[in-house]
Amino acid sequence: MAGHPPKPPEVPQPGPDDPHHAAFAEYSSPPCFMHELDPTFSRSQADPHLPSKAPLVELEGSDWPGVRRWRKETRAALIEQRLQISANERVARSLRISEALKSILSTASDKLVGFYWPFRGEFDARPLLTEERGQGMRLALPVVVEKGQPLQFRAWSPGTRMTRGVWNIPIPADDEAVEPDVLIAPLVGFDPAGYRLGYGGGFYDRTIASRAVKPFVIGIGFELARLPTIHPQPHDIPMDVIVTDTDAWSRPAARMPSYPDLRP
Ligand SMILES: Nc1nc2c(c(=O)[nH]1)N(C=O)[C@@H](CNc1ccc(C(=O)N[C@@H](CCC(=O)O)C(=O)O)cc1)CN2
Ligand SMILES: Nc1ncnc2c1ncn2[C@@H]1O[C@H](COP(=O)(O)OP(=O)(O)OP(=O)(O)O)[C@@H](O)[C@H]1O
Repeated sequence: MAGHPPKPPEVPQPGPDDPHHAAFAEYSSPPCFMHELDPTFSRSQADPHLPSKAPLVELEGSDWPGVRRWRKETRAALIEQRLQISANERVARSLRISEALKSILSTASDKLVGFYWPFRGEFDARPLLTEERGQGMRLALPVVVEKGQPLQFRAWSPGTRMTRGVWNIPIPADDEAVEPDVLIAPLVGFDPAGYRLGYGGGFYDRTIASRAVKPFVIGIGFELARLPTIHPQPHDIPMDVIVTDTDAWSRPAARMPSYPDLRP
């Protein structure tokens, strides 16, 4: 991308030194979470370990300038809280997310799955997805090609040569684009209707909107990212599934492409 020349890559790869990876290895057969998918998202818990996150303001959904300001403050507060999670808590919460995600991905082993290289305290899906790759799943990482445009996805495997993209995030160096069937989207925030708050670039919404066949979208985050509403706007597209460390929710009509409905 213009203004972001590739820097020499010194890219960490997931491996046995990763504490999350080591801990995850203990869970060879995680329990199935699908029976817990809750279309009403009834459990609305505040995180007991952290102070209240979002500025409390009354907002009309149609007040876009107001919503935008609120989103900016809320993003900053939620990212800060996410970064404050202790190392032990992070491992414990990440294991719970991994178990649920593994269960949801159990019918996706023949799919091309777009995920992300974690930064700013995002949940790290690399250990699980690297393991799933061994079962046939193909993986891809997002690249910001240009502001205001959809993300591009590029195939990734543990040996892929990497460079750096916006915010110094590692990206595959080979610029051939692929189109994932399933997208795993990191949540800065989310709400009970399945709407996602991201970093404010609108990249995931644009990416989903631009695709002729809509990918199956799984939002992933810690429970502390839960908000009563993100004040959804016409451009916001709800996730199909949301997974946190204590809950899993699916949009009533959501189904993994070409598979029967997984809900009970
Ligand atoms: N780990 C990870 N990788 C990812 C994403 C992600 O959410 N997580 N992305 C998901 O999209 C893309 C990067 N998203 C980006 C979103 C915004 C800006 C950006 O330049 N933001 C402006 C402020 C935006 C605004 O508030 O208007 C800035 O920081 O100056 C850069 C990258 C691709 N890679
Ligand atoms: N499909 C789209 N077409 C045009 N503009 C869009 C589209 N989707 C989002 N936008 C614009 O992108 C901007 C950022 O949107 P929003 O606050 O929803 O970002 P976000 O979901 O938090 O970011 P990201 O998806 O990058 O993590 C808004 O100005 C919005 O109007």
